[in-house]
Amino acid sequence: MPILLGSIADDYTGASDLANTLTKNGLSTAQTVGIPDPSLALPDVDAIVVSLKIRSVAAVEAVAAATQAERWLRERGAAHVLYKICSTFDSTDAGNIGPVTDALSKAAGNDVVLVTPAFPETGRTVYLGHLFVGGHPLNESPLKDHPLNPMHDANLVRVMARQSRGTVGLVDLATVSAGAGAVKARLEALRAEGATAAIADAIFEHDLETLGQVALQAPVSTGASGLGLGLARALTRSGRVSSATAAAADAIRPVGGLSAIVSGSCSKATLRQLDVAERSMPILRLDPERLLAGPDAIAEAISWAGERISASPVIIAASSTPDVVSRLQSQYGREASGHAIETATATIAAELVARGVRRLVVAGGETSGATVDRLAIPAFQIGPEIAPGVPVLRTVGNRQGDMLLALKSGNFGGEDFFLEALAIMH
Ligand SMILES: Nc1ncnc2c1ncn2[C@@H]1O[C@H](COP(=O)(O)OP(=O)(O)O)[C@@H](O)[C@H]1O
Ligand SMILES: O=C(O)[C@@H](O)C(=O)COP(=O)(O)O
Repeated sequence: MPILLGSIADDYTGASDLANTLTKNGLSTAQTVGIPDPSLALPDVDAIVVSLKIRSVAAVEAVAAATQAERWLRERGAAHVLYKICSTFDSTDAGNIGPVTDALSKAAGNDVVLVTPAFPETGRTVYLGHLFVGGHPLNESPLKDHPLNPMHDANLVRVMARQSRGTVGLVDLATVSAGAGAVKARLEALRAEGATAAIADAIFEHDLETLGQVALQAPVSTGASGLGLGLARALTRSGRVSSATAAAADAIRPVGGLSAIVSGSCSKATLRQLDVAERSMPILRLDPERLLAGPDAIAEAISWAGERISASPVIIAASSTPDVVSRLQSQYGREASGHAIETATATIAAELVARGVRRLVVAGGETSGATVDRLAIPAFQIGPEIAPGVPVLRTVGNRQGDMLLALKSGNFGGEDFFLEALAIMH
């Protein structure tokens, strides 16, 4: 059966967030890790989210991977492809949101692409092109200290223009509130002016329903889970959704084994969640300097976990506060330190799986990408939601046997997130 909606996610936590939103809004959804091998038996679904790890790589590399995924999704029948970006617009002036959006638009005939990272359920709203995170302008939110993509400008028209080949327009809230016809007319006007992309305001889910309805008529859109909600609701309303929504209960069948949490996220939310979880389970806080110095710290972490894990779930965290992160980065460089720590946390996670862990929570988008790649998991079935934006995932076609994972975006989840996740993964 051809799919109704395809999506390319720029990281793995983002992919699971979107897959969760699509499932909750009526589309049966599978999440693949890259383009799966043709031998992988994927379930018959309405939507496929291809997870890529392209948020923080060179733009040329991101464009090549995304255009390949787009072709694969079109071959599976996707008339619309959503490029799933972070609801906090994580990117640098060099990309990758602009270059990938441009490339997907070019592949689909050069339409003006509707772009919005709004995701009201998690406090991300866009007004007059400015992104607010929990009520704070993006550049005053904790995202100003992100280890890889510090965000210093809340004006997304400007941010997107710096990354794009053409001009970028705005579809303001008054236009969105006036309905789908008004949004279409505004996009037509921007097209006539030569714009290649348009940031759309959205504050409430109703705004995203309007935007989803309009976006669905074009081949490509760019956005976060909120736009996914709009697209999914437009598809279900159109009566084109034929398959039943995948049962979350099926995805959460017990897998047994041991459980562990690995964190490389340095976000404010994750740091708080680690402090809370520390009250009820053993935690090893890795020394980032030693991780960069050589393999000893990794071996020690594995042995520390080995001594405790049969008695209790354990947490291993590289996560540090912004001052520690910036000290390390000034010594070793931003990308080099981020990449080395991702490699270390992925190695530790893989060793824990080799020692019997089958329920694994990973905090951090890049960290999750490195870990899932190291485990070579080909795809996921979507289970119930632990917190907005974070579902339980069940592996599909995993060589270690079935596992349950939660890939937590750094910024998501309440302070009890880790305990809540472990409580529903059996
Ligand atoms: N102590 C640390 N110092 C510097 N960088 C770190 C530290 N701990 C983790 N990192 C890196 O910070 C980045 C965090 O990004 P990510 O995993 O995407 O988390 P989030 O979801 O919070 O954005 C990763 O590249 C990770 O390796
Ligand atoms: O849209 C979002 O905020 C998330 O789905 C997302 O992309 C998270 O990225 P990380 O914070 O890097 O995990």
